[in-house]
Amino acid sequence: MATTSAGASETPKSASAPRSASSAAREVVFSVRHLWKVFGPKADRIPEDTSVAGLSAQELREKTGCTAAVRDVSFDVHKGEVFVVMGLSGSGKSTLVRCLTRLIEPTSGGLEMDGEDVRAMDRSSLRELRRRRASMVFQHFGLLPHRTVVDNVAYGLEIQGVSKAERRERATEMVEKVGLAGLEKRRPGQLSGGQQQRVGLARALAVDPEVLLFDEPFSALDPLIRRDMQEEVVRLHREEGRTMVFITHDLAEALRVGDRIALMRDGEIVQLGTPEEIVGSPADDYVRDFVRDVPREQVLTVRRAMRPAEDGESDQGPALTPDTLISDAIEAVARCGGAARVVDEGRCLGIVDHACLLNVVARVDHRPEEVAA
Ligand SMILES: Nc1ncnc2c1ncn2[C@@H]1O[C@H](COP(=O)(O)OP(=O)(O)OP(=O)(O)O)[C@@H](O)[C@H]1O
Repeated sequence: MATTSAGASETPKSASAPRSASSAAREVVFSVRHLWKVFGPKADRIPEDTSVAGLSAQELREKTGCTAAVRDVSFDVHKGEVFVVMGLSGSGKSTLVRCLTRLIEPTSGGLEMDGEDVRAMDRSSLRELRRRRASMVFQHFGLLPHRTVVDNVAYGLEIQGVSKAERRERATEMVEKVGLAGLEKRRPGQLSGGQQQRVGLARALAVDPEVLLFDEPFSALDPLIRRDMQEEVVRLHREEGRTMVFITHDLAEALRVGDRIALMRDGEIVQLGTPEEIVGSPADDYVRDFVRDVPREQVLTVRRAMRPAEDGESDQGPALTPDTLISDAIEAVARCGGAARVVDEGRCLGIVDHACLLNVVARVDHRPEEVAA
């Protein structure tokens, strides 16, 4: 199980399993322990200096002239999950994700990829890591303007020394995969912003990396195209199960694409959990405020709403799986006019009726453990 930084809270795992990373497949890709990145004079002294540990970002800046962009952060990224790093501007998202491949050099802490010590890697291993194992998709796509779509996609393979025929074949396949078939011969200037972002995505996918790192990839896109691209990421993820680390400052985007979300504030992770955990059990007032406007019925599941079955209820009414969204359960209950059962592998876990579904929407929470038995 992932850990969080000191003082951060990880909500209990009772609400729901991450959408795609099954509990059986908990292989760790990135393991981050007590990671710090401090900018400023004598930065390396800051992590060990206990006199600054409790200071706020502003106090630290005033006292030392340093900014702790990442502050004692610990977590694991599991194989096959979409791990979202979310937070307001300046909270440390980009610095943290750049530290993963040492595009930014961490100040202190432990960092492993597939059990290998990333901080101990020499230049050539690092180059290999960035080219083949963890590809970054940036907000500014960095496409080469004079090259065609297919040649842009093939670029990463060219750097790797893949033969021309093979890179054409793989690039064409990726162009199709991201929905750009027919546009292979265009140049980036002849594409819309969304299409250009798809080229960037295809280019990152072409090298078949173990992990895709997205740095606010869609923030320059208009809302409809942005939504399209989010769906594209979710689709690609479902089809391929590729591990993704996705930075965003947009909560709706984080909830849409994330299996787990690390919510950052002033360089620290204040909460790490599934969308349901973050929305349903905010760790503190900051997180509560952050998620206040989220339509709960579209994120929370019947696990959070159900009550124990009373006599005769456990074999009547429509059956819902435990990860059914409250919004879908409302429809099911409205249609049948009575209560619905929450059933997992033939066992009735509890009952949802009008009252308990309304309680969740109206934020009158009762604790899921009340029905755990
Ligand atoms: N090279 C640098 N030198 C000094 N301070 C820096 C440097 N890079 C980042 N910072 C500071 O570190 C903090 C975290 O920055 P970072 O870019 O990681 O935040 P972010 O959450 O990605 O923000 P945004 O959403 O605006 O991109 C900020 O206070 C920023 O000013």
